[in-house]
Amino acid sequence: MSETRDELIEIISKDEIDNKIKALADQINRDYSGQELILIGILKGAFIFLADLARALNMPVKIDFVRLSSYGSGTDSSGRITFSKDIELDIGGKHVLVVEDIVDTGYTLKYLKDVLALKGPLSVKVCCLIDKRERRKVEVDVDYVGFDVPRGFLVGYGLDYNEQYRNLPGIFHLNPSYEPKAYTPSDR
Ligand SMILES: O=P(O)(O)OC[C@H]1O[C@H](OP(=O)(O)OP(=O)(O)O)[C@H](O)[C@@H]1O
Ligand SMILES: Nc1nc2[nH]cnc2c(=O)[nH]1
Repeated sequence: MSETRDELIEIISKDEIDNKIKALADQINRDYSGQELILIGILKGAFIFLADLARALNMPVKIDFVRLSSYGSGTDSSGRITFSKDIELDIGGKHVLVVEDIVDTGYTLKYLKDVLALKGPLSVKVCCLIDKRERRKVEVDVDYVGFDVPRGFLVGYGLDYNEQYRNLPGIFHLNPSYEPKAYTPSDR
């Protein structure tokens, strides 16, 4: 059922996400059967998706994170990636699966794939929950895709607007006419 907040329109429910994660995990379990896998989540947005996906996988898995950001406090990519945390595991000679909440322009993912390639992994594939393929600015392969969403700025299930809404269980369009209220002392 859609949440009724003026600024939010639910487009994908938690149930739909759960079912999609089962389907993605089935595919990944088949593809990596009998092999070890290192999952690399891109913070912050991917923290919830990675937690749910990891628990649906049945091969031996190790988990690490990078922290990349480019959206700051708005709804458009700055195009400048801030890389503030690298992985800590050695991925040399290992199969790696990058876990990303959303691929939009592709700048973030392309940047990470270039960084990881220098570390000598056996393979690098990508699983994203949401693909905004129509908005791509750079070519980048995504191997496992949950949902294709053509447009709109999305929040919930890890995705934020100005650090808000990451904890919503489903995925929502942020109403483009929504203007966040400026803080004034009388709001207290
Ligand atoms: O394909 P792109 O246009 O590069 O956009 C995708 C990235 O944007 C968001 O991260 P953001 O920079 O907002 O940081 P966050 O994960 O901390 O929210 C999202 O989590 C992806 O990592
Ligand atoms: N929260 C959020 N971050 C993004 N990064 C790239 N696209 C999006 C989006 O639609 N929502």
